Amino acid sequence: MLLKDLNELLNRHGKKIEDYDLPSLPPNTIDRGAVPSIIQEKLAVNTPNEDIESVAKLNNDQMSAFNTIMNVIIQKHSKVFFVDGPGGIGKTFLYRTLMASLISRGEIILATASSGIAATLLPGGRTAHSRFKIPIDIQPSSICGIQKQKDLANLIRVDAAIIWDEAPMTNKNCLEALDRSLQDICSNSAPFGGKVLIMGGDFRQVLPVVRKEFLICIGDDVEPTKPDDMVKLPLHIAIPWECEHSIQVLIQHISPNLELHGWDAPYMVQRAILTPTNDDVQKLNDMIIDQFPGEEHNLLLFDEVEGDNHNLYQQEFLNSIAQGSLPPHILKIKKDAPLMLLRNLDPRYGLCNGT
Ligand SMILES: Nc1ncnc2c1ncn2[C@@H]1O[C@H](COP(=O)(O)OP(=O)(O)OP(=O)(O)O)[C@@H](O)[C@H]1O
Repeated sequence: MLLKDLNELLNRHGKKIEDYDLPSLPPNTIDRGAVPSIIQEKLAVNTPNEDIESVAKLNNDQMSAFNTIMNVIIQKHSKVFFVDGPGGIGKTFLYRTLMASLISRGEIILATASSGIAATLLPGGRTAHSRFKIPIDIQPSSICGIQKQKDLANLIRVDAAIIWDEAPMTNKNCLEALDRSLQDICSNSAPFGGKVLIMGGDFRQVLPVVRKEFLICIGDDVEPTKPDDMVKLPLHIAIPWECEHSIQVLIQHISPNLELHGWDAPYMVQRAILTPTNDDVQKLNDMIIDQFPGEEHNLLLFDEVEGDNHNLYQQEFLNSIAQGSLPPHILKIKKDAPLMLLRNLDPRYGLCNGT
């Protein structure tokens, strides 16, 4: 039973129990003639009724894109599309409608996005990195870690189309790695192995930290700037730095009466403080979690240096390293306090990097 559960968990990540040094599954639990679970999983993607009905709601631009893409897929042609448009124009709405129409025809669509958050907006969505096993340390000549004979390659061969949202956010080497890999898997030298690829995103999108007009003014050199090229923020979007206490003023401004809102999800999801350095993140997290109501639990990280037989790296030193890709030595959490995942733990259940 445990092995079966473990196998299912590994299957979700495109792996099998046979890939590891583990006892084999009892013969009666393996159906060798069965459709691979990775394909079964895709065939079982649920499409919400509202997506099936949204064809009737598409506006003119969406309808034109929908018809063009559907025609290519139905006629089994190959093409690469780019759905361009500013944030909120309805790109995700279009992908979901396309997916619903194709899934209801029994087709398989691989829905991916550059970020975990965007991937969770598409039924069965995964990050492109996780779906196509794109190397993290990407190089100009990299290829994806998909083996031609494995189930994932079969899934790619049988799918009707691939969606990649937020494509402009990704390094071009990732797209080129996918291009090379699809050509190899599909034994077809057309772009992306002759698959229908629907990329989308917005090259103009900037983080909604300041109003766009302000950024445009900076670009046009209209706003007053300091001589050393520093941008001067207008007072109405800044909290002046006076002393360390200004950090408390900032926290109080962003999350007023935090101690009264620990249970209040709508209050929590509307607030965030962005900061460029990990040290500041750590400092702010400590201050905010102290104010958060409830009992504090400390989760400790244990570090060791491989091959350090002479104990050259003392535990106190390792604990003091706050490297960006590692959690802090002490992670303070409280019940109901928001946590953000930094790894894709289980994308099928929405547990993605950034959620
Ligand atoms: N034709 C439509 N009819 C009704 N609602 C729509 C339509 N198109 C888009 N919407 C709604 O508009 C909102 C924004 O659309 P959507 O999320 O698809 O935009 P987007 O272009 O993907 O934005 P972003 O780039 O920020 O992800 C959503 O709530 C969506 O349901």
